[in-house]
Order: sequence, then C-alpha cells, then structure tokens
Amino acid sequence: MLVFPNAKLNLGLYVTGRRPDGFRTLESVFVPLPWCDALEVLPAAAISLTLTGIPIPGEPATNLCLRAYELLRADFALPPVQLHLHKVVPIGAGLGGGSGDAAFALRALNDLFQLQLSAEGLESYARRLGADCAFFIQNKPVFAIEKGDVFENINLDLRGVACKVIYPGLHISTAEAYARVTPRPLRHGLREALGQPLETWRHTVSNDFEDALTPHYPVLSEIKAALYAAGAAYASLSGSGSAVYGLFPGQETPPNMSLPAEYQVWEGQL
Ligand SMILES: C[C@](O)(CO)[C@H](O)COP(=O)(O)OP(=O)(O)OC[C@H]1O[C@@H](n2ccc(N)nc2=O)[C@H](O)[C@@H]1O
Ligand SMILES: Nc1ncnc2c1ncn2[C@@H]1O[C@H](COP(=O)(O)OP(=O)(O)OP(=O)(O)O)[C@@H](O)[C@H]1O
Repeated sequence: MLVFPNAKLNLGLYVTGRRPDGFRTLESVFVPLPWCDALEVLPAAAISLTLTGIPIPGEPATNLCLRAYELLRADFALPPVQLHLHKVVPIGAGLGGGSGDAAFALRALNDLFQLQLSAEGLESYARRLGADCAFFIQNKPVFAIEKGDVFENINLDLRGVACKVIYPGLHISTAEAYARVTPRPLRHGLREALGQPLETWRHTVSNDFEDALTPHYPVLSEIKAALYAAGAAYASLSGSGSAVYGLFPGQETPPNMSLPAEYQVWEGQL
C-alpha cells in the first residue's frame, strides 16, 4: 500500500497555559498542506524500514513510522511489514512532517490488516505518538485545543487561495520553541477572526511563536516581510517554525520571488 503523508499549516496559534504534565495548551486552526512524503507499507517476512530523500536526524529505529507500527502491534497480531519512507517535507519546520508520517502509517496498517479501528480509535493511538499526530487522521481543517490534539469543527473555505511556503533550512526543535514562549490567557477569538475576510487576518490573527523566535532567528521576519512585499494578503510562521507561509487569495499561483538557492519552497493551491 502506497500513501502520501501531507504536511499542515497553522492559521493562528496561541499558547494559553501549561498543563500538569508539562505540555502547553493551545488554540490554533490546522489545515492540510499538500506538500507530501511517500510511504509504502507491505506485508513482509521481517520488519524493516528503508529511507530515501531528506536525511532524518536520529536512529531509524526511533522513526515515527516504526513507532506507529510497534504501537499497533502491542494490541493486534500484526504480521511483519516492510516500510519505505521517501522524505520530502522539511524537518523541524512547523509543518508536522513526522507527525503526518506516523498518522498515515497508522491509517495504512488499519486498512491493510482490516483492524476495523474507527477514526476516534486511530486518533487515540496517534495522540500517544505526538501532539500533532491526531490531526492527520481525519486530515481536514479543524479548530484545535488542549495539546493541539482535541478538535472542534470549523467552516473555512480556502478554495482558490494560492499559498507559498518557504523553509529557510533552519531546524527549530519543537521543545526549544515551546521553552521560549510564555503562555498567556486568550486575548481574542481566533474562530471569529478567521470568519472575517482573509485580508483582515493580517491585523487580527497571529502566532505566539513568532514573537518568541524572531529575536533569535531574524530570518523569519525577513521572509515574512518578503511575502508581504510580494503581495501576500496574509503571512505567518507555521507552528513552531521555521517555515513561513504566505496566502494569495484569487491567484492561480503565487508570484515568483528571488530567494537563496538553499531555501526549500512549496507553492500551490491549499
Ligand atoms: C507547534 C505545533 O506544531 C503546533 O501545531 C505542535 O504543538 C507540536 O506538536 P508535536 O511536534 O507533535 O509535539 P510533540 O512531539 O508531541 O512534543 C514535542 C515537545 O514540544 C512540547 N509541547 C508540544 C505540544 C504541546 N501542546 N505542548 C508542548 O509543550 C513539549 O516540550 C514536547 O516534549
Ligand atoms: N518520519 C519522520 N519524519 C521526520 N522526523 C522524524 C520522523 N520520525 C522521527 N522523527 C524525529 O522527529 C524530529 C522532528 O520533529 P520536529 O517536531 O522537530 O519536526 P517536524 O516533525 O518537522 O514537525 P513540527 O516542527 O511541526 O513538529 C526529527 O529530528 C527526528 O528525530
């Protein structure tokens, strides 16, 4: 079975408090971003994982795809599988790349071996692999609360919105990014702000990681300014960075921008 784990973007992100387990509570809207890895899952004589594409830091044994397999194998009589991951989505980018791989591995194993797990069942396994993972089970725009793993519906029509995502090659660890943010109780309504025309979001929708990280990584505000200069109606850091995106409503494709060759860029319709 071949699947294509996509990435995500955060529209607004507010870190609102700290939980007894040390994790932060947040409010954010998650939307799927069709920048994809490729993951193949096949029944095999022995368990294996092969990797191509962008190098992934850390031991392959700790790869989230294998961790997803081990999690299900603890509860179901799963046969061995061979996994192949072709990594495309930048790592440490705030795009949830690893989380998407884990969730798509859970979904593929559920389908391949007919485990009959519901979306809610898969979400509970996904939560155990990372805060972002559960989003990728249903993989549709949601209003996220708690650790970013509890969801409410949101009506958001992003058809016809072109998007450019720029990754400056800077790996920001999620834990480091959270350590730099001071949680604050919610100041205003994200849901209401996103219900207004996209052109107003620039003044009403923000990401708490941006203020916390920009003094340490000025390149983030430079990219955001370049996106606005290129005509974006809204630009923001995604998640804990370092990817920054711009939205260009009513355009087939975003405008060309002259960027350093080492930057990775995705563009298309959301
Ligand atoms: C920044 C976001 O991408 C926004 O969508 C996510 O909150 C990050 O989620 P994630 O990468 O799946 O994070 P995890 O792998 O679960 O956690 C990594 C580390 O980030 C911190 N962390 C993460 C999520 C959260 N709600 N509070 C936290 O404090 C913790 O220090 C944790 O040890
Ligand atoms: N399949 C995978 N893809 C990417 N990273 C993985 C994967 N499996 C395990 N990891 C580990 O997770 C770390 C990346 O996590 P990190 O949270 O920083 O970034 P991310 O997954 O790109 O997304 P986000 O920044 O949104 O959380 C890597 O350094 C790597 O050690």
